Amino acid sequence: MLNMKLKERLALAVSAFLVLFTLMLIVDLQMDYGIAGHRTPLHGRVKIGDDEDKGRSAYIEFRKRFLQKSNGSNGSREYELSAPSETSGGGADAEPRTPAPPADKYEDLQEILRDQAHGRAEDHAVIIPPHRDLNVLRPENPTIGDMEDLEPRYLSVNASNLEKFQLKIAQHELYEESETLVDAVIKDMATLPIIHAEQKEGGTQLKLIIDYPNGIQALFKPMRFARDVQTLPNHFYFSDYERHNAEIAAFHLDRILGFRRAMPVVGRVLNMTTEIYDVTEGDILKTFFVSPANNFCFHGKCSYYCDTGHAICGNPDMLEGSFAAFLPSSDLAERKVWRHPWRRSYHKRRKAQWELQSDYCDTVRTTPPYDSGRRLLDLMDMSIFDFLTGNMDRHHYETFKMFGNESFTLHLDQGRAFGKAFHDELSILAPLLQCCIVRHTTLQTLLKFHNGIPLSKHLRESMRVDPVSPILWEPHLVALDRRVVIILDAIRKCVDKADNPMQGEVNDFV
Ligand SMILES: Nc1ncnc2c1ncn2[C@@H]1O[C@H](COP(=O)(O)OP(=O)(O)OP(=O)(O)O)[C@@H](O)[C@H]1O
Ligand SMILES: [Mn+2]
Repeated sequence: MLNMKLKERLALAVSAFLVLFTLMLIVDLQMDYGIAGHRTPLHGRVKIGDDEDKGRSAYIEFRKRFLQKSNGSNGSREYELSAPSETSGGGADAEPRTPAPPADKYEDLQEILRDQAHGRAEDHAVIIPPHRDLNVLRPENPTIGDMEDLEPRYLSVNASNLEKFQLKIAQHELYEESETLVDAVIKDMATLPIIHAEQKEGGTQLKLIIDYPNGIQALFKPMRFARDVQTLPNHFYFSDYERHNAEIAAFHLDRILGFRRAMPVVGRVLNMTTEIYDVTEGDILKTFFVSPANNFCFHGKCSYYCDTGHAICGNPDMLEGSFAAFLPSSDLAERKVWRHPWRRSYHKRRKAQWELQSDYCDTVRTTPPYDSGRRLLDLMDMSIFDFLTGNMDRHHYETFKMFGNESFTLHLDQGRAFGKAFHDELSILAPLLQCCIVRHTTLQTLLKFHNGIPLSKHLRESMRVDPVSPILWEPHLVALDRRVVIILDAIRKCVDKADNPMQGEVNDFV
């Protein structure tokens, strides 16, 4: 009798544990840090723990198989080039290279696009046609101004360009393709007098909130390195410094790719005395000093990199930085913060779930809000965007609450992009490789650059107008064209696999 009870209890305990474990997984996926109002700073910190990863190194496995297959179909193309040195010569203005015309025009993918454009193909497992894509259909596309009934104010002559821009942010994009306010906002941030500077709370690295007249604000990230300084080889993604020029370049790239999910960013050189020291107050003032090289420096107060050893120094008191147009205040448009399903572990030994579970995408795509609408496709775009820039730091993403789940994902925080010009980090493409789905429009854009004027050329041209141009070291631009080909290869493999399911896996992580 007692025996039976014990067994029953054991069975009960095991089932309860299983139910709890499953719940934990689902909650983990949906976890919304925005509601709680406080976020755990996930990165910049190396946790000390010794739960050694027992799983197989899924990423290495994937990489090996992916590369093997790719090499087969692409002859001599190399995926990883060795960096000549940590900071190679040449500098930011090294000679632009024009890539050779592509040997492979991806006719197979082009044909699918043509069929879809002519309504000949109903549905496709991999390439989502425009008539199934809410970002194209946009049955409704209200702006923040519409939602908040602020139209009259927005039309008022007193409103700043940024205020007008913010009220025109729509459900499906930050700004329209032809929006002239983008240039106006950029010009304001680059030229208006700075009347106040204050350190932004939170985050791991120093940022300032810059005030201009008329209520205009920008988020300032300071320059730390020359353009050709790359991520240190022994540094993890989470201990990498932020690069102000990555923020500028990423904004231009996001716009060129037609996403329009990144706020406008511009470069500017500040006088640290008159444009920071004289217009700030409080504790930050105590962190200013003159370095042994006679440069004016400060380090501010923050959780990880705010000490004398990580100070930001002028030359001798002129400091370059990026200025990102400020998002609407939470009073006007509250944002929701989502944990990225493919976030990394932010731990030097631990792996994330997606690196260990071969059918991870099946879990994601059946969990709201990824099970319907545009969200999963937005994450695919983000994975492509981040792979192009080499940004491994996508731990969270944000959306505007008022638009609900059927709204675009903001491309915020690209400070850790453009760190390695000679290395293509395939794991950033994991969402695309594991889910094997992509927007028709995104594929079309990539093919346009691959077969026409290269992406590097568009980006170089677009960034030329920035006050602190050149923005990117040439090898980073060269990397973009190389990475477009890798993405196209990945999509082709997905299509081939969908056509011939017996052919083997594209993304055997485990
Ligand atoms: N343009 C912007 N305007 C207003 N707020 C912004 C803007 N860009 C980012 N933020 C907010 O500031 C927070 C920190 O910015 P960001 O992520 O770029 O800096 P970070 O130092 O990398 O921070 P973290 O360490 O949290 O990643 C973001 O999570 C976002 O909510
Ligand atoms: Mn960050």
